[in-house]
Amino acid sequence: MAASGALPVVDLAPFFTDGDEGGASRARATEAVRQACRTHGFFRVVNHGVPAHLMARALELSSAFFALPDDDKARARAPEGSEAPLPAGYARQPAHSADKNEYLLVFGPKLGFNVYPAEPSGFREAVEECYTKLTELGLLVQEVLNECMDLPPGFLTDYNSDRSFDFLAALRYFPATEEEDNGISAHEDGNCITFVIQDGVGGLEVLNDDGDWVPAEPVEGSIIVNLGDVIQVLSNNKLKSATHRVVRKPVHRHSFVFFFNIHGAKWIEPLPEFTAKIGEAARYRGFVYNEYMQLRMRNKTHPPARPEDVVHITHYAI
Ligand SMILES: O=C(O)CCC(=O)C(=O)O
Ligand SMILES: [Fe+2]
Repeated sequence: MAASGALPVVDLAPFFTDGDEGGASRARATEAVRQACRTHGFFRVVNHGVPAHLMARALELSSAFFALPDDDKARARAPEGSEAPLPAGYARQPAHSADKNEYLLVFGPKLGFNVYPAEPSGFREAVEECYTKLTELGLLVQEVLNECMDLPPGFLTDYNSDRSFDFLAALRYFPATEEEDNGISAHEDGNCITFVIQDGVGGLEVLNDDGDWVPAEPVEGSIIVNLGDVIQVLSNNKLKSATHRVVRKPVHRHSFVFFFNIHGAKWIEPLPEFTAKIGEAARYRGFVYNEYMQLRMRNKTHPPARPEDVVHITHYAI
């Protein structure tokens, strides 16, 4: 495990080579992920299978899209009555939100939920190619996590076999002002595993155990990975869903955030491997994932006046 910026770096190359020779390097990479998940809950992956030129092109086209006049962007808003788990297409954080960004939400290309802008040309293709590659990466990292968690082979792949709740957000953060610079307030992700592709501006930060904010600096071609609440609950807090935020800079920042998720109907509770089998008490009561997703959505659409009323995974803590 090497360090670049402050985050652990995991080289996934061994997972793309066959044969016994890769075995030892695969074990080393798995160990690096295990360490990173127990401490930071955040790491950087390289040689991850998503081509650098594709990420760069998608970011460039995303920047061209968000630079369009508001009326043009508004044409990519979600249609009424869509069955999508969350509204697909273009949206901007409500004016009363502390988060200052706009975004385009994209679900699996084959699900038929997506709304794309007419311009710039090639945007849809680049986004969908990223989506496909990030899904493959999600499946790979999930297998590595399965190993890190000492679960029976293939457990997570079977448990989380439905890909219809995964989504990709193309985000643009507005430039900071003299008065304030919040892009996304401190939070934990609710899903399983998150992947962040970012431009060179910076601003994503992770809270470490000492209470310091550590920048997840942009390193070209790399992808930032963090775990979400579902993994924290399944592992009964052995793996961490890290607190992070985005601080705005003097210029626009663009990122793609892929939420490798779990189906809304799934029942989530600490697994026996982390409770009964090792004589530990469950730290969460079970819940249907969609209920948690809806509560989190409400945090955004109707931000509570008191910060302590924002729903976190602690809502289900025992
Ligand atoms: O834009 C980023 O770098 C991260 C955004 C984020 O944390 C989120 O959307 O949950
Ligand atoms: Fe996040």
